[in-house]
Amino acid sequence: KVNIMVSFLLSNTWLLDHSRVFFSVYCSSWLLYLCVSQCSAKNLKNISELFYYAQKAVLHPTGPLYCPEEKEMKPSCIKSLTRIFKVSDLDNDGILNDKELNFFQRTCFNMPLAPQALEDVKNVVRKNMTDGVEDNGLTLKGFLFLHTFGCDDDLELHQEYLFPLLKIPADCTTELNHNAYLFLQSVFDKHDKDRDCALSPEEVKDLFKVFPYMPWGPDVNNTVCTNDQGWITYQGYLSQWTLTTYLDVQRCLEYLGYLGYSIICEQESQAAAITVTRNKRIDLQKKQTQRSVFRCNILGARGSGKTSFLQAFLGRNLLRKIREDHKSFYSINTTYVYGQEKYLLLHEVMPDFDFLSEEDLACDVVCLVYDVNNPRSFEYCAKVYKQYFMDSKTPCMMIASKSDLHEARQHYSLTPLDFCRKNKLPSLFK
Ligand SMILES: Nc1nc2c(ncn2[C@@H]2O[C@H](COP(=O)(O)OP(=O)(O)OP(=O)(O)O)[C@@H](O)[C@H]2O)c(=O)[nH]1
Repeated sequence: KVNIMVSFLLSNTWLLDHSRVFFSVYCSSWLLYLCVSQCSAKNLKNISELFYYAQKAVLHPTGPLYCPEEKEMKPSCIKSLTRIFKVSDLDNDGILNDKELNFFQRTCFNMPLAPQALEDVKNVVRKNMTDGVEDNGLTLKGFLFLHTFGCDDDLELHQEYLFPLLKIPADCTTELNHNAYLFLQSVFDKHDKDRDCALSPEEVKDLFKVFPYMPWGPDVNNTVCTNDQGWITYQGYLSQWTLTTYLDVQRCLEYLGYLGYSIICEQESQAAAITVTRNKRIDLQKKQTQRSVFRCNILGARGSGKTSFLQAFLGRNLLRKIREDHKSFYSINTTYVYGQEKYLLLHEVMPDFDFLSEEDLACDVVCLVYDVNNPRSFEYCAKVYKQYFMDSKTPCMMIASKSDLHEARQHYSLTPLDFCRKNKLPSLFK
């Protein structure tokens, strides 16, 4: 009905002025409004604009982003934008230079900005704040002043984005491919600020700032190689990623999502980072494999030396004590097979004989560890072998640990050596 109102107002200029005042007072006391527009169905005044604003209000609500009472962005919005800023800041210097800003622009809006447009954007920020532009690039403050990326209305990353569909058939394993390792290498370089090829606790914290939670606990330092200070080395860092990909590929996809893998590497999804290996049975038939990660489960009676064995694989001796709550049941490191680098993952299985799960038994090779100094320890290995592995195709080897100590006679009908001979196991490893 605005056509009636307009003609009425036009005949009374005083009222016209005051109606504007009334409108603005009315609107500012009602905070949910997004915009105010006059329209008329009779005169077709502002009809398309009305539909445009209505659609915009539904599809791109500002509610999750902006608090109109405080006239500032909501904390969740700031957190998301900070994450985006850190992912886009490829050299991690705290400033988005023209290249990084253009990358962000291309990723979000599918087109780069012309050099002049880049300058204009920075000038807008310069005009509005003093510390929004530094070294001719956007600071986080300047970036926050500007905008938003890949979030739903709750400002959480989409589940479809974090967990893209990836089918893993039975008897197949998951590994990172070459491009994913290159990406992870660049993430490492970005955060290894002092270039010592290891991540200090601060550097680890900085690396995971784009995550909603800290994904690595203190056990990781006992899972992979560290330097003299106990900091995770480059090798250790890649090993930990390899382990996560092998044991829990969904987690790996999620983590890569937080790091912005698919965006930075311009891939359809994080699934592009994963190689699903050929069925293990086919590998065994053909006696060939393309795999680069192999799993070895370590079984043995309590106190037989399993943890020490896992730690020795990371180059550590018994002097290094591990806090019980920092203990890891995995260790992973690289090893060479016919001149090719492979990852070997060792998994310590809990010695409760009656509770061996399928996961405890499924692996590429089994190590049965007994303590030469403990006369009761071989019996456990013999029992486990006979019950679970005698008829399986999984290769087994017997390890005599603590060979620096006196060798006690084992309480078992056969000596360990005779047991190996009888069952055609490789000769004892000491
Ligand atoms: N002398 C000697 N002691 C060892 C050796 N390996 C392990 N030990 C000691 O044996 C004890 C048990 O070793 P762990 O590695 O904890 O054995 P474990 O099988 O993991 O023990 P649980 O986790 O309790 O089943 C520790 O006190 C180690 O220091 C070795 O090669 N020589």
